[in-house]
Formats: sequence, C-alpha cells, structure tokens
Amino acid sequence: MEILKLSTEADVVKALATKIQECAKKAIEESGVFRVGVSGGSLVKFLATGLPKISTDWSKWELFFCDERYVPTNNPDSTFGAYKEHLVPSVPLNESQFIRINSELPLSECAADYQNKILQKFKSDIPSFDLLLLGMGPDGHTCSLFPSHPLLEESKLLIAPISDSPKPPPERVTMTFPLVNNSKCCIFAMTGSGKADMLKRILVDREPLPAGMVNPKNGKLYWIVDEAAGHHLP
Ligand SMILES: O=C1O[C@H](COP(=O)(O)O)[C@@H](O)[C@H](O)[C@H]1O
Repeated sequence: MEILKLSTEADVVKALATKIQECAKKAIEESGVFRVGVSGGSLVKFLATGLPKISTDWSKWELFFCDERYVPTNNPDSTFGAYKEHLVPSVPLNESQFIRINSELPLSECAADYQNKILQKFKSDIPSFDLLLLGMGPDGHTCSLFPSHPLLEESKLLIAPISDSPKPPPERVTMTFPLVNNSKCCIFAMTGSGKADMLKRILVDREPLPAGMVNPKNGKLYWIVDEAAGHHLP
C-alpha cells in the first residue's frame, strides 16, 4: 500500500490522472484493452477535471461501475448519469464504452444481469480489473459496502443487490470484496477535512471498516489524499 499525501485537491486530481494514464498504458500494451471500474460521489468531479488532460487511446477503454444506484440514468442520483453529464462531453469516450446496469429489471435480476455482463467481457470466473477507482464515505463505506452490513461477508456473488443502503438512495448494486480484491490495482482518492477522522481510523488505527478491507491480493493499492483529508496521517 502506498499513501500519497498532497497539498491541495488540484494536486490529488493531477496525481490521480497520472496514475490512471500509467495503468491504461500498461493494460493496453499488455492486452489491447483497459478495463476500469469507476465509483460515484466526489470521484466524478476529480475524473471530469483530470482525465481530459491525459494522453491515452480512449478507444481501448471499457468502463464499469464499482457500484451504481438503482435508478434510471436521468435520475440525479445515477452515477452513469453523472459521468454522462460531466465526463463524456470532455473526453473522446462513447456512452457505449460504459458497461451499465439495466434498472428496468427487478433489483436482484439487475445485479445478476450486471454480473453476467462483466463475466462475458472478461471470460473468467473471477474477473481481474486493470483498475478500480474508489471513494470512501465519511462512515468508511466504499462501493456500496457499508459498515456492519452482511454484504461485507459476501463470498459468492461478485455483484450484489442492496436494498437497505444507509445512504440514499437505498437500492443499489455493488461489487463485493471477492471481485474488488481480485483487481490489479485499486486507487482511493479523496479530499477535505470531512474524511480526516475516518482516514485515521482506517489507516492508522486499522479499524475493520469497509474501505480498510480493500486489499487486492495480487495487486497494488494507493490512497491519494490532500492535506485536509490526510490531517491525522503521518
Ligand atoms: O454513495 C456513494 O458514496 C461513495 C463515497 O462518495 P463521496 O462523495 O463521499 O466521495 C462513492 O464512492 C460511491 O460510489 C457512491 O455510490
């Protein structure tokens, strides 16, 4: 694990974009495709600001969702909707490069359908994403994996439905730890003092909270934080 503590949010955005560019280059050279999982929340703004400045073969990108809210794309809570509005207009990505949930299916079918879409792309039992871009809520959740929730123990499903998310909206689909921790690289990016206490609990006190359970077994893990978020970190 590597922690990059940088001065400002602009520095975080730049360092994040650089790491993504490196990961994409490596993946495209090795396999001709870059498969990346994205999260929602504040990460959307970081990517919409940083990614237009990188150099990459955008046609080789396939984008998946670490978690997605079970709402139609035109709902303000939709993570795909946020990328469609804030990222897609600024980079040469087509909407078809985003592998999305079908929110017209019942929730549990929607999760199973999304898992199948991922399995078909990877053609392996437990896919290994080139990169997962993760956020952390002030309660320590990542993806839609919340503290003390039974989904933290999920061992069979790679993509699970959740209907009792403590953060609205309550219905979502999410990657589970067997999938997250099989990725080649995970990067957390966060800024602001609202994350500082939880970062200390996870990275210094090592409390077993969801974001602290991200630990790719054969991959790399980076935390990129600004001075305010990393206030309690050495
Ligand atoms: O609800 C969610 O929250 C987390 C954290 O969001 P942030 O705004 O605090 O960065 C996000 O990573 C996740 O994808 C999203 O569904």
